[in-house]
Amino acid sequence: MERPSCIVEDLKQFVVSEAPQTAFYIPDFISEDEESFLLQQVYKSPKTKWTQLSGRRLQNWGGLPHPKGMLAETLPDWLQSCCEKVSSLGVFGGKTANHVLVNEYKPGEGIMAHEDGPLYHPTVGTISLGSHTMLDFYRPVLAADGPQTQQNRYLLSLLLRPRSLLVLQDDMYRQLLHGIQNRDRDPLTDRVANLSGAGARPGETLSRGTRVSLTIRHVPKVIRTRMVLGRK
Ligand SMILES: O=C(O)CCC(=O)C(=O)O
Ligand SMILES: [Fe+2]
Repeated sequence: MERPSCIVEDLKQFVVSEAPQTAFYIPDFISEDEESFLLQQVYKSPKTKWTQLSGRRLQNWGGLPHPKGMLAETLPDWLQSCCEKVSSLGVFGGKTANHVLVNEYKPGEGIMAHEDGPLYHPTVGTISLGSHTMLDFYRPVLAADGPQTQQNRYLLSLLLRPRSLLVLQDDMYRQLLHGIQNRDRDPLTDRVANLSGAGARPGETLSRGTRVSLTIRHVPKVIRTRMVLGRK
């Protein structure tokens, strides 16, 4: 296997230079065949894997992250390969991702602005399947700045095309919040920082279809030993 540091060198060409540090946007990270395979696997999963939330539904794989440690569950092969493919870029500090959230958004659905928080190694890899979306970034609420609207705090957006990989680290992970508006059409404004990288033009408007995202992360604190049943 190549050394991660070499691969990170290759990643540099994918930096979104118009955004704060650091966003890598890699178009066509997976092929169309891989995309349909992954979508098949997502929809083949047991119904009980889905959790319905307001505005989206999700599958949690790998265990539930917890401050005391995640009781790790073995990932199915199709997600393990995704984790290995993203991790081989060296973005998890040489570790292999062990946690995946699958989110499904119908047109008009989204996710409230949030931070991914301290339970993960501060890197997230997102593979988009089925449709594009627009991921919006916001400055955190600072009490010293007085009352602020979400609109005031809006900084920039990234266009995520199907089959692309987005990697967020550093300030993009630790400082900014991210979210997806409940919209079914996305006008491409000059606030979209990766327009050229995503092969789009300002002024265009894209209609959303159903998008499935794989959010790939590494949870460092894992409880490996299984509890021994019958023993206190
Ligand atoms: O669907 C996405 O790309 C965003 C998902 C997300 O922010 C998360 O799972 O924390
Ligand atoms: Fe998130």
